[in-house]
Amino acid sequence: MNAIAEALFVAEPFQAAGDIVIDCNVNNIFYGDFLAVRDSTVPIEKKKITGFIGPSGCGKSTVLRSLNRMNDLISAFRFEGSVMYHGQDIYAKKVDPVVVRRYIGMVFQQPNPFSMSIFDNVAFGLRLNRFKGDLEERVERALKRAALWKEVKDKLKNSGLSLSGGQQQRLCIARAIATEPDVLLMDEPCSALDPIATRQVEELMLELKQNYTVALVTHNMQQATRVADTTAFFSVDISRGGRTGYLVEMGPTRQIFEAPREQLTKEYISGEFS
Ligand SMILES: Nc1ncnc2c1ncn2[C@@H]1O[C@H](COP(=O)(O)OP(=O)(O)OP(=O)(O)O)[C@@H](O)[C@H]1O
Repeated sequence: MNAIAEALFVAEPFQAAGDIVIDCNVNNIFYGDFLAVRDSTVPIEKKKITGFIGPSGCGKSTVLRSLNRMNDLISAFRFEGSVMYHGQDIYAKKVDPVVVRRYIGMVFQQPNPFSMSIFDNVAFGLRLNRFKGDLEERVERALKRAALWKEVKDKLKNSGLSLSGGQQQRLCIARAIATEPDVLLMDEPCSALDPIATRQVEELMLELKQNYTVALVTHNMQQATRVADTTAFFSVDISRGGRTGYLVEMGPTRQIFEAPREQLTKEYISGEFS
């Protein structure tokens, strides 16, 4: 770590090799008076999977949800910094967060299909956006991309809630990609799934990155090594009397796991793996 970074107790900036789709610069993120995350620069590279790892409460979900203004729905939330999406700050006054979420979609921890048919679940966002094209074709394409088509093509009128947990999560992924977003934010998408469904969703993520840019929060270190191209490791700073998350280091996943630069990363990774 260089002297300035060390003095400020912030990570050295990660120099991504490829195109950056979202350039996230957090100065501070507050919930009311509570400083949840500080000083974290997290570039999200095009058509790659960027994994966010770190101990509970280090702000992984907070940073992820800041990337499409999902946290705006929390009144006490305050973001200081910038999130540049293709060069446009999504926190600029004139930007409509609903439009941001049209391009930067989200998949949550718990599969949350709507109480409606499988078809209508996938068509939901398209109808909301007054899509004028061939709805059936788009629903089929989304279900195929979500690796669910073969399992549901003969029961599209059945309720989305009738599917298994793993199928429900793939349905939610189909719903998220039906409107053809550019980026998918995934907040522990496998934590409610069994190992077989988890592997299916992981394989799906690897396929999705051919068309989408993905940012993934995961508690599962092995999952990060299996799917993430780049990994951002966050920790909690208790040195100033609070519990504030910050980025410790970010780099190619292999380097983070096999040759971390920071002692904290080393300790976390070896603790998790040993
Ligand atoms: N809506 C909220 N209101 C107040 N504080 C919050 C809110 N959401 C999160 N926090 C706090 O912000 C900090 C970061 O939380 P966050 O959920 O982002 O961490 P995380 O690293 O994703 O944790 P976990 O791995 O346990 O899900 C925590 O101290 C948490 O208690």
